[in-house]
Amino acid sequence: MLNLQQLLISTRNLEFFTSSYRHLIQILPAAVVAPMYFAGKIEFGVITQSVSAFNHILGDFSLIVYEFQAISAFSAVIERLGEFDDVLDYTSSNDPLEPFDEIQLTYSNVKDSPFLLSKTPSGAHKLLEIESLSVQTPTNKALLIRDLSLTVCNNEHLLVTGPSGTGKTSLLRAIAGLWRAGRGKITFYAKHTLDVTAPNESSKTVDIHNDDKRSKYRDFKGVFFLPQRPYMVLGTLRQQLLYPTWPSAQDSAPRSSISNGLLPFFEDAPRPEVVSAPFLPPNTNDLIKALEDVCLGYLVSRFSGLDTINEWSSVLSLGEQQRLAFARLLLSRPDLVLLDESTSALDEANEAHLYEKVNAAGITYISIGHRTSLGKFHKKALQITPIHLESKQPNWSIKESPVFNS
Ligand SMILES: Nc1ncnc2c1ncn2[C@@H]1O[C@H](COP(=O)(O)OP(=O)(O)OP(=O)(O)O)[C@@H](O)[C@H]1O
Repeated sequence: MLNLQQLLISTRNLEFFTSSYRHLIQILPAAVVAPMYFAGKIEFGVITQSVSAFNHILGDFSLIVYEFQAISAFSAVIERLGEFDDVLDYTSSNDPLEPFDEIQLTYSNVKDSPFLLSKTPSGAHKLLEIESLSVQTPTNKALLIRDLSLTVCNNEHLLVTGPSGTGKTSLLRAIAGLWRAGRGKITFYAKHTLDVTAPNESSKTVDIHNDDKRSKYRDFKGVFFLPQRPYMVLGTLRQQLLYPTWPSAQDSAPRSSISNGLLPFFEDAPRPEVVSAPFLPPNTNDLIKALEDVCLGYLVSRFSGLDTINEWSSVLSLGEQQRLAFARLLLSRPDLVLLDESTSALDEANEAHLYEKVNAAGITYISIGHRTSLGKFHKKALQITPIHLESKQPNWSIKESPVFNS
């Protein structure tokens, strides 16, 4: 802002200077040229040319003076913007997490580290560990969750509760690697392989810090994110079911018998690799079974099979879209799923049915939901309360939830 004031003062000085110069330049032709004319040294035409030249110069130098009002208005706008910027700077410098850090996301492959598989007395193994995690919004860096530490073991389903706007969805976004504003560490212990290491990197623990690795983490099949309104891809019902795990496997039905080398009569045979390694595209029977598991078997006859193209977000109700998303989940079989009000459009019976299916599939879930009926499907509940910036206390608590009895 100092520079702006200096500019203003300089402009005022310039106005004074230009005004004086204009008077001088008007007098100059008469003072210099007139005696020469009377002495017969120059002709009258030269006087006219001189006056014209002086006026031209005068016009150029007067531009700043004529535009002075516009420059003043411009400077006032800049000044107001500067004050606004100062206020923003002041707000963020009051932030308790200054200087800004990043949430550290770490992937640890337990496949070759058996000691990690028997960490707890119950024999369960760690799936997710959150250490001193503080979550901020990405734009204005408002603090939402302070110093959260917790561990989630396999089948230790966690319910996240709290008033609207406290940061439940933001927490899931941070776990999914979508948000990085804040500080702390999130470690995911996975059995599935994740190729984020360079060929010459031998470490089994990978800090997913750069964007490339981060996007691979997001694509990683070990963690699945189900939002309240699932994304419906343009295409066939088959493509809906294969998304996002096998995004280009449109060909799974015909391919299952031909392009992968299997003869047609092998098509119906169980394929153990689909259960143990869900990275191969499921066949038509797998897809129909998944639809039946989520009570959407009727879609196959309604839409004449799996291969007609529709605007699925228009022809399916939100509840049906949510069930379709669960069918994707059951086909994909990740280690961990983040359910962000993923059953909000369903009746309680359908909701219970889906949770039973996911639990039976051995998928651990962390869910957000407002219905009290959800409690019985989870073993722990994480309660988030509104943050008070003046208090340094954590704004969360964990309690045991009624054990899910499947
Ligand atoms: N992209 C964003 N940029 C800035 N602020 C955001 C962003 N997304 C959400 N917020 C703010 O962060 C706060 C927490 O939002 P979040 O969606 O995590 O709350 P929630 O607890 O899940 O709420 P609800 O129960 O209503 O879904 C809200 O005040 C919201 O306005």
